[in-house]
Amino acid sequence: MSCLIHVAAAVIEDGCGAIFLARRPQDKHQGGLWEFPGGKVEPGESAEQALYRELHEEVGIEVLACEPLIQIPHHYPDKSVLLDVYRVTEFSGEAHGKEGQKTAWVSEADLGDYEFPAANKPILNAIRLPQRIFITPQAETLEACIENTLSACKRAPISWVMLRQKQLTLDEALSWRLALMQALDEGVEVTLNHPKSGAASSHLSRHLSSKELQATESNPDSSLLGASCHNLEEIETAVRIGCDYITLSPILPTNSHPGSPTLGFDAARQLIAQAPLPVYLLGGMSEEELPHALAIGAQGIAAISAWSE
Ligand SMILES: Nc1nc2c([nH]c(=O)n2[C@@H]2O[C@H](COP(=O)(O)OP(=O)(O)OP(=O)(O)O)[C@@H](O)[C@H]2O)c(=O)[nH]1
Ligand SMILES: [Mg+2]
Repeated sequence: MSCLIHVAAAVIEDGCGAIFLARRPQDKHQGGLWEFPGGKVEPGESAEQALYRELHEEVGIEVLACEPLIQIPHHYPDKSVLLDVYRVTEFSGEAHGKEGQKTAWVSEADLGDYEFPAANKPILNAIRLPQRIFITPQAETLEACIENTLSACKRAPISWVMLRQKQLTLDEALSWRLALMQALDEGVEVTLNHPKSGAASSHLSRHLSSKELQATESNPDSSLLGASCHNLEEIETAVRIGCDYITLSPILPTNSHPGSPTLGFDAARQLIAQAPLPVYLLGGMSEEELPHALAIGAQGIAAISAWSE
């Protein structure tokens, strides 16, 4: 296999919800498609140095603050790239197409209207997905489930809830999901984790167990799809069927599975480096572990008890 071409690319934010895009010249690789500005890392340069240089050369800005967003290894038929993507949160100068390329400031919600190279799908997911997933602990009643969720949302800025109540039938789970959505603030996403979720409406955001993942051929629709993964083979399956994100577990020991083998942060870091999609660490995660998770390239953390009393 050819070696990976290391590329630094920037999600440049204006601080008001818009992102700067440039159009790749027709005669270049993936020409005519929209891109996050950037370019190849040169010998002797760090990815961050390349980012600063490329943004100066291509769009005329000086980066003042940036943070890593996601790394994506991607194999095109004609070349393999490792996209090292940063969020640029502060810069000086006015972003423009310094090399004559077409450019646009696009609101996050409108990014879906633009055509990007195939490698960019995970960047779009990394931009839109939050850092925390609250997984509902098993509850006796709907009221208890709502109470648990509201209480977690008070402890941290949670905008994504995974409804996981395996004791329920699919119909019950669907009605709990609706009730939960009504009880939560507008804009909080509720994803269904249920063994029969495949039979539900195709517009539902769903999360597959690793067993369901093995039995799924492809992502049949455009709604958000995730899966629980524990090793590289499962990650590769999740990528093949078109998952938008995964959870990776177990990272640390938990009360529910004391003494079970765990991945630890080092193995997690290595798996994340090979995963071209946002990864949430799961198992023993708490708010204190979030910076550590971000530092090894994860999108964030998923947890049942991190935000409980
Ligand atoms: N900059 C950038 N490159 C991307 C994106 N997505 C993606 O697949 N790529 C690929 O990553 C590689 C980046 O190369 P580039 O053409 O920007 O490199 P460069 O600025 O150094 O240009 P040059 O080769 O003309 O010197 C290309 O193969 C491009 O197709 C993206 O969003 N931004
Ligand atoms: Mg470039």
